[in-house]
Amino acid sequence: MKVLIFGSTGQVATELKRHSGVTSLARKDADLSDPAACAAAIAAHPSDVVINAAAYTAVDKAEEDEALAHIVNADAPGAMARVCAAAGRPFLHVSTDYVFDGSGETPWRVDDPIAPLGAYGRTKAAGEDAVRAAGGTHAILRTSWVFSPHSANFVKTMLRLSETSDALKVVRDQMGGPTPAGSIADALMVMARALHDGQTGGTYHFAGAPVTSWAGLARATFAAAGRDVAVTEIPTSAYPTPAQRPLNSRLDCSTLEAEFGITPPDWETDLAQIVSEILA
Ligand SMILES: NC(=O)C1=CN([C@@H]2O[C@H](COP(=O)(O)OP(=O)(O)OC[C@H]3O[C@@H](n4cnc5c(N)ncnc54)[C@H](OP(=O)(O)O)[C@@H]3O)[C@@H](O)[C@H]2O)C=CC1
Ligand SMILES: Cc1cn([C@H]2C[C@H](O)[C@@H](COP(=O)(O)OP(=O)(O)O[C@H]3O[C@@H](C)C(=O)[C@@H](O)[C@H]3O)O2)c(=O)[nH]c1=O
Ligand SMILES: [Mg+2]
Repeated sequence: MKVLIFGSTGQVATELKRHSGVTSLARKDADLSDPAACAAAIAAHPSDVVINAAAYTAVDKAEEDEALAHIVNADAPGAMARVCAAAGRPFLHVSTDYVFDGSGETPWRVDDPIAPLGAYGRTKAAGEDAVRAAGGTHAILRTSWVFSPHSANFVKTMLRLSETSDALKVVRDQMGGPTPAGSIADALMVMARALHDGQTGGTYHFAGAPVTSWAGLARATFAAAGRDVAVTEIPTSAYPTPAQRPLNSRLDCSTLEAEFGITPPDWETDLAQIVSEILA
């Protein structure tokens, strides 16, 4: 199975590149701010399956840059999905917990109504719609709180801040599942194979367990790093950001398990290895 992926430097793309049969397109090969170039790149690179692992992921910056974020996160995936639909190639796309409004405490099910709170979430929601509207075989995998040794993520931010501070304030009331990028790549490859073999796709959730808060993830990170950092747990109201984030990011991952046999990864297992790679 030949797999073409958009993204090369990102967290998920870096992990996808470890799998055999994967060809990656970096920004210089296909810039998502040019959707037609992305469509052309699919035509120019024969493959069995296409996975989009590139996105505009700067959540706060997107608030003042929504036009570009929309092209990258919605128009480009839409163009990719239409080429794939016409060519009969399955298309897999990654989306986010930030499409939900974060109300309640119940894990979000795949068919629950979405209502993004910020620009990033709005553009990702529009991307989901564009992929579905293309009408081809597809899978949309919503995940959350991705971490890995590569690119930018909260675990790396915490380790960087702890170089210069031994006391940090971190929000306690946003709840979700931290997800290792390597587990997402593994899930996508299983799904790609299944869709290639004729299985029906749709929209799915995939997040690490157990649920925690950002403060909980910060504490676990410092424990794994052996760093003595005092984490003060604060409410979201005490940490104002340009983009509002959902309080409830819990994702119900049951349909992914039922249809593909893929179970939520235990993020605590991978954290120690990832932290030591970051520190090395
Ligand atoms: N990070 C997270 O916590 C979460 C991510 N997701 C989703 O998972 C997917 C993968 O995210 P993740 O691996 O964390 O991404 P990263 O933030 O690690 O990397 C983003 C990737 O997208 C590429 N990219 C951004 N803009 C463009 C562009 N205009 N043209 C070409 N490439 C571009 C970047 O390339 P370059 O290096 O050139 O900038 C980089 O490879 C995305 O769809 C994201 O929305 C979902 C939930 C949580
Ligand atoms: C750095 C820092 C952040 N925070 C808060 C801010 C915010 O509410 C929360 C998370 O911070 P970040 O900005 O690192 O995380 P953020 O960029 O919002 O992470 C999101 O990225 C996108 C791409 C996704 O799709 C989401 O699933 C999610 O992973 O932690 C603190 O409380 N203390 C701190 O010292
Ligand atoms: Mg961020």
